[in-house]
Amino acid sequence: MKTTIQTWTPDAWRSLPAAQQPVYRDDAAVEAVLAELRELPPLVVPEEVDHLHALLAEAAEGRRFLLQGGDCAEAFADCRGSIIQNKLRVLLQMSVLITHGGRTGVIHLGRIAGQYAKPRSGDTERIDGKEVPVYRGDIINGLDPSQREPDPRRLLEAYHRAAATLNHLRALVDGGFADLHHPEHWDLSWSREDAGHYLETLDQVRNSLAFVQRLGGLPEHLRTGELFTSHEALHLPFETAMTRFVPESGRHYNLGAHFLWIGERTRQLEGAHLEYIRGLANPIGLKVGASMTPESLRKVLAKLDPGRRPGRLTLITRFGAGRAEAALPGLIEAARSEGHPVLWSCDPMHGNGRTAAGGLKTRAFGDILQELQEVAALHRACGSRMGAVHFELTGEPVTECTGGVEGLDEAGLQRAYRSGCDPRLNRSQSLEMAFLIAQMIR
Ligand SMILES: O=C[C@H](O)[C@H](O)COP(=O)(O)O
Ligand SMILES: C=C(OP(=O)(O)O)C(=O)O
Ligand SMILES: [Mn+2]
Repeated sequence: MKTTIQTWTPDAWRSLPAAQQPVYRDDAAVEAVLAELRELPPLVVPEEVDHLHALLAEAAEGRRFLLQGGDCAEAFADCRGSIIQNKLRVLLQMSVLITHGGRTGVIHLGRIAGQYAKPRSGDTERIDGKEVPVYRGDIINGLDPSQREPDPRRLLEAYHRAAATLNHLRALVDGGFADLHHPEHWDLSWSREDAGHYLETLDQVRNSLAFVQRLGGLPEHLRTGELFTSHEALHLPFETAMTRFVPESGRHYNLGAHFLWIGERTRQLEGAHLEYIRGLANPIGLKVGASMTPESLRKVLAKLDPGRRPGRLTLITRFGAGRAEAALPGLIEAARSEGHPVLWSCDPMHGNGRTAAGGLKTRAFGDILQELQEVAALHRACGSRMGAVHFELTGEPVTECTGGVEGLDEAGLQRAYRSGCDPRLNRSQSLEMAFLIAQMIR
C-alpha cells in the first residue's frame, strides 16, 4: 500500500516489510507496554526539535558544523552519573577543539538517551560452543547469553533510562557543566614527546577559554551548553509509541529524541522504516553505504525530503577507507541535481570494522582518519561540504579501537574492552580526532 504525505499515519508502516524487528513470544504483553508508553510524557518538546532543525539548516548552508557521537549500543547499566558526565564532557571538548581550530560553531548531537536498539548481520552467534540469538540492544534483549530472549518489559526500562539520562544531561548543561576551562578537564595521559603538537594546541585552547571567561563569558558561537539527543529509529513499535500529534503545527513528532536516523540495514525504499520516518516533523538522518546508487538515492530523497528543506535530512555516509571515491561523487551530484539541500555527514566508523587476531571487533584510528580525509577532500572537489561527522565514542578509557597517540595495538584491546556491539573511540582518541578534524575543515 502506498500512502501520500496527506494520508501518512504513524502506523502506516505496519503494512510494509520491516527489517530487523524482534519477535516476541507474548504479543499481549508487548501491546500492554506500548499502551503505557503512549501515555507517558514525551522526553523532548517540539520547540527544541524545531530549534535543532533550524540549526541543522544553517549547517546545511555551510554556517555550522554538526558533531554527532556516542555509544554504538547504549547500555542500561551505563545510565550512571559519571559515565554520562564523561560522555558529555568529551563531546563538548571535541566541540571546543573543532570550534577553535575549524572556526565554526558546532551543534552537539549525542547518540544518547535512547540509543538502545541494534541491527545485526546475523540472527545467531556462537558463544562457548553454543548457538544463541544475537544481542540486539538493551531495549530488546540482554548481552548476557542467558538473556537473549526479547523481553517487552525492556521497552519501558528503555524509556525510563533514557528519561534519567536526559534529565541528568539537562541538569549538567543548565548547571554550568560546560565550563571547560579548568585544567583537570583536559588532563590526558599523553606524554609530551608523543603529542607535543596536540598539547600545545590544548594549552592554547585552555588559555583562550580562560581569557574569554575573564572577559565575561563565551560568545554565542562558542557556547558549549546545548545538547540534542538522537538514536537509530529501529524498533518501530517503540518509535511509534513515542510519536505524538502536535496540534499547533498539525504535524507528528517523535518526541523520544530530537533527531532520528535510519540505518544502512533498514533503508529499503519500499520498507517500513522509510515509510515511518518520512512523516515525522523531526530533522532526520539516513545512513548511506557503498551499495547506494545515485538512482536509488534520488528516489529516497523524493520520499524523505519532498519539500527540499535545509536541515530536514542529513545523509551520513559510511563507506570505509579507500571506498568513498567510487561512490560519493555520484551521490553528491544526484542530491544536487534534484535540488535537495542535504547536510553531508561522514561516519568513518561503520565501513571500517575488522576482526582483531583475538576475535574482538575493532577499528583502526588510521582507517577512520583516512576515510574522513578522503570524504572531506571529495566534497571539496565536488563543490560540496562535509558539514558533519558521526562517531561511536565514549568518555571512558576503553580499549576498543587501535591506534591514536597512545599507540594502542591489537594485543592491548583485551585490557578494557566494554562495548556490547561496535568498538568506540575512547576519550583521548576522540580528542585527537577532533584536533585533526579541525585542521581538515579549516
Ligand atoms: O552498530 C552497527 C551494527 O549494529 C553493527 O555494526 C552490526 O554488527 P554485527 O555485524 O556484529 O552484527
Ligand atoms: C548500525 C549502525 O550503523 P549503520 O546503519 O551505518 O551500519 C550504527 O550507527 O550503529
Ligand atoms: Mn555501531
